[in-house]
Amino acid sequence: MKIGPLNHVGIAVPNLEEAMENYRTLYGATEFVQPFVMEAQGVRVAFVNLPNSQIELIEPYGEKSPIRNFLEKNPKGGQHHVCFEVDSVADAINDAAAEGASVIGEPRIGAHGTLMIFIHPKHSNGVLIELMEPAKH
Ligand SMILES: CC[C@@H](C(=O)O)C(=O)SCCNC(=O)CCNC(=O)[C@H](O)C(C)(C)COP(=O)(O)OP(=O)(O)OC[C@H]1O[C@@H](n2cnc3c(N)ncnc32)[C@H](O)[C@@H]1OP(=O)(O)O
Ligand SMILES: [Co+2]
Repeated sequence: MKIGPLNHVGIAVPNLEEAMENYRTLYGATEFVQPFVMEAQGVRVAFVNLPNSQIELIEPYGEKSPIRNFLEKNPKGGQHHVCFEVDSVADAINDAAAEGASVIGEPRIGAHGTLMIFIHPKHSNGVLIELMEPAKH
């Protein structure tokens, strides 16, 4: 596998609006993608747009949200995952398997409308890795 650009850093937060306000007032962020629900992913999402990347703010949505345990352990929120672009998620899954790394579940359509998959943090020094195909402009 060969990872490409860093697409986003995922931050789990208890409240999206408060987190966005923090990025606006403390860090001077001016460009945001307003909150929207991704029911199949069990999250509400907003983005802080940066010149070279994005901060993905995620809030639990629904009882089975995959970030609910994380937020119970980190009630004020915390860095949750990093996402790199790959040319092909299908190829990345095969390449990861060849290296003995399992992916979590099946590929899904992510917040950018393209395929993505997660690799468990146990395979990457305790960091949850998301791999996504880049959005086509
Ligand atoms: C917005 C859509 C999409 C996009 O397009 O960008 C997204 O990013 S969605 C983001 C949310 N979705 C996901 O994270 C899906 C994949 N994640 C999962 O399936 C789960 O979060 C998990 C990684 C399998 C963990 O599940 P959980 O129920 O929390 O398991 P445990 O509580 O038992 O934890 C096991 C183990 O793993 C450690 N852990 C959990 N989460 C993280 C994390 N984000 N980063 C690092 N480590 C994590 C946890 O502390 C446990 O460790 P040990 O105690 O040492 O066993
Ligand atoms: Co993400």
